[in-house]
Amino acid sequence: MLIPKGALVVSCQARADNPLHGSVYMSAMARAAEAGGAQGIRANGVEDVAAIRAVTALPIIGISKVWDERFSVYITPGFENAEQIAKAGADIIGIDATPRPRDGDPVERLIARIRNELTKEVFADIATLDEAKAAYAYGATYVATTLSGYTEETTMRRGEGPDLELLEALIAALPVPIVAEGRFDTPELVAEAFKRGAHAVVVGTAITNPREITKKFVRAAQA
Ligand SMILES: CC(=O)N[C@H](C=O)[C@@H](O)[C@H](O)[C@H](O)COP(=O)(O)O
Repeated sequence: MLIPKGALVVSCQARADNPLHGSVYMSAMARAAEAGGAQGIRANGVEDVAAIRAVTALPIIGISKVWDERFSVYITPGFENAEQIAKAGADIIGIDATPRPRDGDPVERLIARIRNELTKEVFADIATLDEAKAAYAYGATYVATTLSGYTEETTMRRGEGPDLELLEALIAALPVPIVAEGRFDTPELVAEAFKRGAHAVVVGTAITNPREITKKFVRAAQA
């Protein structure tokens, strides 16, 4: 298992509409995260993963976000996406591990192929306890709360802060390392996740998205 217990993992992602979009910026973010003590990096796309691989030996959770109007699944939907990310240098492949339809193998086969054919660890993003149980049964290395609030069934959670209840339910139910991810946006919430038994915590926006961080401060300035 490449992500050590107690690790803070920093997600370094910026979409095309973000002024920090681009592998030069994301690899600098990863270096800054490492210098600050992060023990893992999460990154999206072949270019960013390759650029980050070139500057750090930390474990990289690589994902490939692909938007296809026919499907709701967009985080590493198919085996080819996983293979490209592995070749770019990811040690761990992050996937949408919900049972929702996707362009490619069903999730059970996707997990098996990443483990057997790519010999990589699988980081399973889920939104519910049932999805987590299935991902564990299919052989996921880690199970993470990433998608709580972002699937149809869980949209009511979105404005609510991180899903600590789901985190706790997963820790109680499954012997696999459980990772807290999604809206853990203060040091206090990170500490709370570890107190409840998280194996690791992934923080994105609150560390690596200055546009969103600025908005928070501006809202406070205008309140
Ligand atoms: C739902 C989805 O697509 N989540 C993405 C997964 O890679 C990212 O957009 C998030 O930034 C990441 O999960 C970290 O979460 P937060 O930025 O809240 O700390």
